[in-house]
Amino acid sequence: MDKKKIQEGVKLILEGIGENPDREGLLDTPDRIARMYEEIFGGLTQTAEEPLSKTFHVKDNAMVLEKDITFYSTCEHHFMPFYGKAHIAYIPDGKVVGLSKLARTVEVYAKRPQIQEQLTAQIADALMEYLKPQGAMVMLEAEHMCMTMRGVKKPGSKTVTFVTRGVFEQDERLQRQFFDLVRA
Ligand SMILES: Nc1nc2c(ncn2[C@@H]2O[C@H](COP(=O)(O)OP(=O)(O)OP(=O)(O)O)[C@@H](O)[C@H]2O)c(=O)[nH]1
Ligand SMILES: [Zn+2]
Repeated sequence: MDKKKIQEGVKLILEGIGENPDREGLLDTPDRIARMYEEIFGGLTQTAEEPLSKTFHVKDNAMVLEKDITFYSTCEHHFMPFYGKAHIAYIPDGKVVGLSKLARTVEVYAKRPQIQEQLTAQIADALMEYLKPQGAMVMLEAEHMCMTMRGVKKPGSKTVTFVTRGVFEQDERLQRQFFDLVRA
């Protein structure tokens, strides 16, 4: 990541809003934001291949569901946070991953400029590509600060997105099971 470019950009924004980038409180702000962007956009240089490649063999291909995974992402339209819970399920095909790796997968794709629909799909696609289960289903519930703090100002509104892959695509019973478990 080009930290110098970010610093220059932030300085320009400060000037643009009529602030004095040289006053004491703002002097280190361009550098702070550059360091923060390295963290919150760190997923741009990663994929979930590494967390999803350490697998364990299983005989029983029963559904695995990890729910209420807290995530924070950044809306690519306004560069404001959107955050909430991710729920991930998959039907193994002879192998599973450590549970933390599902949360790590969410982290990789949340740490990019995103829209919620794309984040949801990228998590499911990463599971299908790297873990190769029989199917996967991912649901995200999030609050978008671009809709609460500014614009239409609707605090409390939630955006729900979900995608199905593999055996989840056509199987309504499996989908219902997923929703029931998430709501339980
Ligand atoms: N589909 C989708 N839309 C999003 C997401 N995050 C923010 N948005 C929306 O992106 C849209 C951008 O709309 P624009 O009309 O280009 O921008 P704007 O004038 O700032 O829009 P307002 O928010 O309505 O004031 C808004 O409707 C946002 O609510 C997201 O994750 N998915
Ligand atoms: Zn937005």
